[in-house]
Amino acid sequence: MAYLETLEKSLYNLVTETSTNLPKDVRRAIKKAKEAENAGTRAAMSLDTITTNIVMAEDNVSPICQDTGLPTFKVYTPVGVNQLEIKKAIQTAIASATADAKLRPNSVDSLTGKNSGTNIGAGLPVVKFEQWENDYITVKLILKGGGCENKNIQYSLPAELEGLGRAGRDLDGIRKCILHSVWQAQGQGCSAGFIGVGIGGDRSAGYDLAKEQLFRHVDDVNPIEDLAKLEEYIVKTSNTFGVGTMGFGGEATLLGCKIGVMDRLPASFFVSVAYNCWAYRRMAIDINPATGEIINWHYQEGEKITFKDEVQTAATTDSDSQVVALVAPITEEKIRSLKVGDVVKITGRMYTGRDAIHHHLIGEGVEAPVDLNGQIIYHCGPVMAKDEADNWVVKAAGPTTSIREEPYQGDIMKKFGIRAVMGKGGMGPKTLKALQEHGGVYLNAIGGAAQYYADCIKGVDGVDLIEFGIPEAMWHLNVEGFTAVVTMDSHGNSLHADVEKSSLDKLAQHAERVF
Ligand SMILES: O=C(O)C[C@H](O)C(=O)O
Ligand code: SF4
Repeated sequence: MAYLETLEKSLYNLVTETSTNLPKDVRRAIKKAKEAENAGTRAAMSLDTITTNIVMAEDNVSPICQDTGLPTFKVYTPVGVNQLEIKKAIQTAIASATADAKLRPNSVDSLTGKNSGTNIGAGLPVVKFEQWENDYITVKLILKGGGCENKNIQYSLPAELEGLGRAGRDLDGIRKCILHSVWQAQGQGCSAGFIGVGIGGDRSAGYDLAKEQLFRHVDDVNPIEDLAKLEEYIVKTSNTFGVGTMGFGGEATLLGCKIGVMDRLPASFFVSVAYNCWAYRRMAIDINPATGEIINWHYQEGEKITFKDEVQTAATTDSDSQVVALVAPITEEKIRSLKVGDVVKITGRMYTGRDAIHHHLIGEGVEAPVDLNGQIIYHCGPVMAKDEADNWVVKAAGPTTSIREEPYQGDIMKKFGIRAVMGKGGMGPKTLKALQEHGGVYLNAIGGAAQYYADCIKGVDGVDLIEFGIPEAMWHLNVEGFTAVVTMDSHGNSLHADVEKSSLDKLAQHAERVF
């Protein structure tokens, strides 16, 4: 095979592997989190779902999470290698992997909202080059999803931080910023997560440095002693916050912390934090520059946890919680009988609806394309493909972060009579009030468990507003045994508000100087 063709194939394999098979070091970190969790808790159940999902993604060679992120490549080339050719090969590989449903079409025109359908668009995929003295090419790829990207945060020191007070321009101020960054993410970035931190630089170089840290191995040790100590301290301390998997409470909140440092301007002191969900998809390959072949895969050290022989903990809940079968249309009376902690198993119809749908439905005089009375809306942007008979099939379909719909959700539930909304990360006071007034619940599904949920979807009965693009369209799904937890009910209770408050109390215990 010619060089270019082989190169494209190698890059296609890199993309597929990154999207579908979680690296060994990440698997080990998840295994550790699982071991730390008490059997029977919501956190343990969530981790069971997550590990089942990891197995399914690898077996099906399908995306671990439906949000296959913003593909970001870092390429190192020997002097003399044609970088333009590599960039083109990356674009071809990305487009083919998208056509094969290994990636969700994620490239959206920021002004018109039009999805290119190929993951190729203005500035996308992101490809950064560097030259080096080695005689081979290295290509690193990270697929970082939008929900965790939204939880990135940048601090400008000195700063006043909720729970921790003043953070000054020193190592202890940096410590406070990083602890705060973990707390503010709550479950919305699909905790338990990993963070990359960049100290110094300007705003953009600081974030670049933070993201660069995400390519480090989970189990490496920082060569700078102060930072090695800080990394260890951050993981240990964050895991006392009780945010837990998906923000359900629990022992595992943070699985890894990697910190890099660069110089700064005298006037600027930035601490930039890149938050990555548990679905920490990054991989790298070395390529022979003469043939285009893969000569080495990175992140191969140590044991591979397959999660295949894991014993599932029974789906037990608190003693006063119930497991309830839900079939839409749902009555107000039924919805009001549900309370926080209950587990629901949905069978029958549900409709997807996320950012574009909510923005559309809130419009003056806009009618819903279907009767939503008593129905369930699922905040989800699936990966879809067509089978031989030209029917849509769901390839990956986990929940998206619900808080983005906070300005709309309550009004839309009331306007159309919706009884349940499902997503992840929880919603705010406006929605909670509407759930109380109108009679509704918020259901939390496990973020990133896209294969697990795709398996519960037995058919696609239709689609509306497909012009919004695949992730944003309203898909009519026929589901069976689709499981989620009631985390906000019609009686004014919100597990998310409770966990945010209790974790803030825990955070505040670390206001004293440590470094
Ligand atoms: O866009 C998505 O499907 C999910 C997103 O990554 C999120 O975490 O909200
Ligand atoms: S849904 Fe969760 S697991 Fe998937 S990309 Fe978003 S933050 Fe990550």
